Amino acid sequence: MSRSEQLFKQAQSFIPGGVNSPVRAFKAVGGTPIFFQKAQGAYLYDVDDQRYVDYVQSWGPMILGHAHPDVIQAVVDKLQYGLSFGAPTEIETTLAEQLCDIIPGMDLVRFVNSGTEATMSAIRLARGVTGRDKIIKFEGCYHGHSDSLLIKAGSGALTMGVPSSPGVPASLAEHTITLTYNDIEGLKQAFAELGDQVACVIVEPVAGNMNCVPPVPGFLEAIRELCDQSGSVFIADEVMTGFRVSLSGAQGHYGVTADITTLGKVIGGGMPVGAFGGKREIMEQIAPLGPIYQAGTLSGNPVAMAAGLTNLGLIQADGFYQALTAKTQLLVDGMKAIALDKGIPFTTNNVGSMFGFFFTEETKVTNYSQVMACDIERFNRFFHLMLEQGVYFAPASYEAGFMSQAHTQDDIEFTLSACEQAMSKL
Ligand SMILES: N[C@H](C=O)CCC(=O)O
Repeated sequence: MSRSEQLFKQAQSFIPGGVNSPVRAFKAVGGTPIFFQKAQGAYLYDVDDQRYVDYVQSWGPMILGHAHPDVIQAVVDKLQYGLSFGAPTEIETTLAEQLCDIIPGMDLVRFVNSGTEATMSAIRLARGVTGRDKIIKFEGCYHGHSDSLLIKAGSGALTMGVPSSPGVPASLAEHTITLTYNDIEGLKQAFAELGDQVACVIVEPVAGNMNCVPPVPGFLEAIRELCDQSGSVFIADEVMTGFRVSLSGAQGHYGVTADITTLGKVIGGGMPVGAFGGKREIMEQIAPLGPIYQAGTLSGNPVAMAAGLTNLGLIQADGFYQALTAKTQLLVDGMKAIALDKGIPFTTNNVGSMFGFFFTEETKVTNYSQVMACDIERFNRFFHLMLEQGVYFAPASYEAGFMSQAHTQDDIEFTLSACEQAMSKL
């Protein structure tokens, strides 16, 4: 029995399913989750000291790679002054100012501790300012596990078979309208029927929780226009895409600005940080300025802010995004060429440093049904063949992959040579 197998067995005695987030359990791909003991740059090391080239990057945050020395130093420096005060600190304002400078349409921002909290709070705010209850989301998009949003959701919710989880009151679920991602006509129709009841539309501007599905031209623009016409709030959930697809996120990349943006992952540099922010007149409705309540004991934690601020400083270096995007392109082009050579139906999507690969006959994957129609059994075999060779992709066919600054040309070549072996066996 491997050390990971032993640890997984022990974990299951005390933690439901042995994991603290379902997608870690390898339920989608089968087998035992790997237990890791350390991470450095592009690599994870398991408890048996096996090295893996990591394309999960803690599900996105580690854009510089693991344990970047400057980020670690910033955390160590800050730690000495205490861990949490539950009171304002200067560094919160410094990070908030940076976010307001970088993110389109962000006049004011509030910090929370996770992406789930950010989207949950954004929904409350949208409902509060509009006085409406209905929200529109898209099938396969995942916005964390709060009640209103765990309906036909992507990510781990797909594996668990809980498109609408038990525990979500039907009376609440009925306010969530779920539409097809990238279906502009469906969106127009929903607004024509219910527009004056819609508090908000929430969207992953690149759907990273159903692998990596970019918006078709006109989709984000249609959301913007319909929200404007009906007085609904447009929420861009950039927890995953923020600072990933470009410095100014998907909104900067596609030139569409939402009313509220939610952030997480990269802004914490590996520490638990989320944020939601947007137009001044909306954000001023939050307590203590306005009547809409939102709070958090550890929100704006100084140690987490220090990690986030350092991360954000480093990713603003000249050429940072060009290099990341070029490496991502190299990887997906290489994988596609190998699949073509082996006669395996396969396609890829990528935006900035996010990517997805699909075992499918389709040439382009643009929605949830196409993602779910992919050859999942083939993906699972590929996943394990790559893992055996020291390459760690997300343990589910519907999760995006991530490139980091730390990945080298050698790492990509190593990955492609493992891919060649794996695809030969497929
Ligand atoms: N896709 C999820 C987050 O973006 C994966 C992380 C998790 O659920 O633990």
